[in-house]
Amino acid sequence: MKIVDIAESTRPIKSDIRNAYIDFSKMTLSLVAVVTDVIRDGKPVIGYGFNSNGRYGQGGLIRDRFRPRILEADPASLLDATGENIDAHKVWAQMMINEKPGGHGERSVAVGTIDMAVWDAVAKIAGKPLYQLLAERYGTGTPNPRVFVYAAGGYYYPGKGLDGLRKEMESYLARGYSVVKMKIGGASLADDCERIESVLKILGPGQQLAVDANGRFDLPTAIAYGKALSQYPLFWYEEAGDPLDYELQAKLGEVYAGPMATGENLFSMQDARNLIRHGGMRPDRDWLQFDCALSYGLVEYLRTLAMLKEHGWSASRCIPHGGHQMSLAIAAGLGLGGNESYPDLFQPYGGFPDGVKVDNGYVTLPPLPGIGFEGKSDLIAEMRALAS
Ligand SMILES: O=C([O-])CC(=O)C(=O)O
Ligand SMILES: [Mg+2]
Repeated sequence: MKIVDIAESTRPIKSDIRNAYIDFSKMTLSLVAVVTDVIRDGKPVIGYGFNSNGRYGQGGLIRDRFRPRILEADPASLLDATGENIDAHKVWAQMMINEKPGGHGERSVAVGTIDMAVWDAVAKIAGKPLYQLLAERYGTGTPNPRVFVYAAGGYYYPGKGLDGLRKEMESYLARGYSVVKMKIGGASLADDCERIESVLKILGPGQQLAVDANGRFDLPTAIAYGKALSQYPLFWYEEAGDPLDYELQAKLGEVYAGPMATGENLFSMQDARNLIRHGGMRPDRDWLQFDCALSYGLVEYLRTLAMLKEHGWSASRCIPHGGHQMSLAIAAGLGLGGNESYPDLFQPYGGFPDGVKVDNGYVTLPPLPGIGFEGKSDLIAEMRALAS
């Protein structure tokens, strides 16, 4: 049994949206296929993966370093103890040969993308949903396929006024979401407060709004926003300052009593640990958004979950960034607090298998082998085209 090829293609996911820090006019991602010689139902097992929005495609790194390292390895050295499946941890270690520690940069995105495809293949070879495999290997043994999801959007967009913002949020609520998220920090504080209030007005009982500043603020601005936001019953105040400025996060937490969220731009267990050690995040109310598809994959995410446990944090405080099915599977398998979802953006990569509906803020994952990409017809069509 072996991995016979790894294909990569860099795909556009561009749009006219803008957050407080970047626009998405040239955004791309990497789609990968990990092809094995294992035959199931008469066909070779192929695992698929892609990286989340925000960090662009990683074709160069994948082709120059990570693909050749896997393909050059003795295939037997990448198998688990049974010899009947691939060991994702061994594949990960093979990718990271001759990589120095620290300075995590964006190689974590390339590795995370391949890692997603490896886990998809591992679960397909095992013939079970990834969430089931994860619950059995690393969790309680029993997955919970009902996962909380929230609707992320509320971007700045040319010509989009308060009416447009409200309509967007109404359409998410109409689709069954109970929590919606919008951008802040790309307008003045007064304008952002007006935008927030216009959305709060349409929320019913049990519905909440989260806001995301995408790391835009310095400490005085983060605190000025914090003081203004304190008057609203927000689900969370996300990424106020630079993702690596742990002191800013800690000082904000001293004056902002509501829930804070951050972590989508921390790409290693060590960076996540520094946030936990120095960022003043509060395990009783704050949220952690580490996204395995940007941060060395699930092999590293398992280390991050172990680190969190050591520091007294529950996995249920994690709601990853990225809106992909990989994090849905991890949430169902390992008891995360939920997952992000972009109902109208970054398609066909985000979202759920066809027919899965959001019900009062939750989705129930069908028992598809692997991550479940085969259940999403527009996505699997792109994936299959890459592998053939
Ligand atoms: O706008 C982005 O870069 C995406 C983002 O922060 C999120 O989904 O939380
Ligand atoms: Mg964010």
